Amino acid sequence: MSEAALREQICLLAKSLFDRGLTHGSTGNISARTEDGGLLVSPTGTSFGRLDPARLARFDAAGAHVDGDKPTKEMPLHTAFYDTRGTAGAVVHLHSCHSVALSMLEADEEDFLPPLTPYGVMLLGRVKLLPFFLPGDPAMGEAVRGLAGKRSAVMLANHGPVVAGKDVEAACNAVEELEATAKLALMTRGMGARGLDGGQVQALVSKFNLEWDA
Ligand SMILES: O=C(CO)COP(=O)(O)O
Ligand SMILES: [Zn+2]
Repeated sequence: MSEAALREQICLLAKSLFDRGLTHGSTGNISARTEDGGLLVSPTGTSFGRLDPARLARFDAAGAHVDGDKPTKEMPLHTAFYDTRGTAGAVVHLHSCHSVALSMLEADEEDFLPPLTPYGVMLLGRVKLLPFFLPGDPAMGEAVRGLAGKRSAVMLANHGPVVAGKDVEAACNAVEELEATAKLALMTRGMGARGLDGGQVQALVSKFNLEWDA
């Protein structure tokens, strides 16, 4: 994809997320790999509803900020995914309401989301719950590096999800799936809901050749 098309796609999908309330105000950030090995990144303090393709921060393949506005304060978080997951072509972070609510309740840190639906399993794998950090704290990037590329999705407690995908569309689909699964988990909490059992999860992993951090 040309850089011009990628710029348009980042802004279009970010606006779609914003318009559906998946992140609000000036929260969230998004980045994508360019064909030359660089990155395009949403500027700090901007709204997903109004990103300007011409003003995205651009980094070269060596990681130097070459033009565009000042990038998100969560750069260490984004670069941690690119550096540890060779397949990552895009990273999206949101402040999506249901996943943030769920992160405030008792949870299994290794499996923030229970396996409830096939697409939850297929698009996210196992989601790691990370502790609370101050926004912009580079320690978040270190926490992601500590996962050694084994997880494509993490949840920052009391803050929001961060998801890497092979491209912008895949990363957006996955973060939407994370929020939808968190919503289902909240809706059915304490109701004795039937999730997928171990056999059903294993069947999905083999049928779709899923990356699964067992
Ligand atoms: O979500 C955010 C911080 O976690 C938004 O920060 P930026 O505006 O710097 O991208
Ligand atoms: Zn945030």
